[in-house]
Amino acid sequence: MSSTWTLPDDLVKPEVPDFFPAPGDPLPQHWSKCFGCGDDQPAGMAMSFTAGENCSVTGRLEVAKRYQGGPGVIHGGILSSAFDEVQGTACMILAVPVVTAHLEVDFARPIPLGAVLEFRARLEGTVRRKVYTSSEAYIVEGPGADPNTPVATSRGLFLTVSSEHFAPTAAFVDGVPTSPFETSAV
Ligand SMILES: CCCCC/C=C\C/C=C\C/C=C\C/C=C\CCCC(=O)SCCNC(=O)CCNC(=O)[C@H](O)C(C)(C)COP(=O)(O)OP(=O)(O)OC[C@H]1O[C@@H](n2cnc3c(N)ncnc32)[C@H](O)[C@@H]1OP(=O)(O)O
Repeated sequence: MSSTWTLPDDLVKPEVPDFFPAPGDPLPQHWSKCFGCGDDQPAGMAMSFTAGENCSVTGRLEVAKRYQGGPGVIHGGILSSAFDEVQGTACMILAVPVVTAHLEVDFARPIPLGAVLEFRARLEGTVRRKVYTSSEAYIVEGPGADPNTPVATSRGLFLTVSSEHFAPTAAFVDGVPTSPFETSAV
């Protein structure tokens, strides 16, 4: 992997709040129309997530034929979206809205259509409003399955925002936004 990403020295690891699901339990989608996780988004990726230990989450994506980029392989933008989604979901532990400020991806191996990807992601820590995350993707079922060799990795910087952040785009919302854990304003 070729990233030059470095974590700051003054990272703060958040406490896991009481409302957060126990390790092994499913995490809720953050909003039903989300392209990444929503169950009311037919064009979306319908990712699912499980809580882990120490601010980690696991995500699952089935690589459908419609996600094709190069012949027979996943589109890099779809893979990047999946990383964005799982690393954003790791930020749920903060119980405030976040948006992606920076996302980088290293594509290590071709990922065939029909593969099932497992994303092992974590919230590394926070500095003020900045939330540092990282993730690795593994093929765990289907063609190329090898649960020990990462096929791609990602690092992401998210920023916590207030609910007012979404006010300018409220008129374009397609549906009624839900609140995961009833803790978030969006
Ligand atoms: C799709 C929305 C999802 C919302 C979900 C909300 C709630 C649900 C609860 C939890 C989440 C659960 C699941 C989420 C799952 C998936 C998430 C997908 C998220 C997305 O897909 S979301 C779409 C793409 N995303 C955007 O649409 C953002 C557009 N953008 C902006 O809205 C602004 O750009 C913003 C707000 C990012 C910053 O603006 P700002 O004015 O608030 O902050 P400011 O500039 O002052 O920076 C403060 C400190 O961050 C540093 N900093 C800033 N940007 C940086 C960068 N790029 N690189 C390195 N450092 C950076 C500065 O250097 C400074 O650092 P320092 O503190 O050290 O001074």
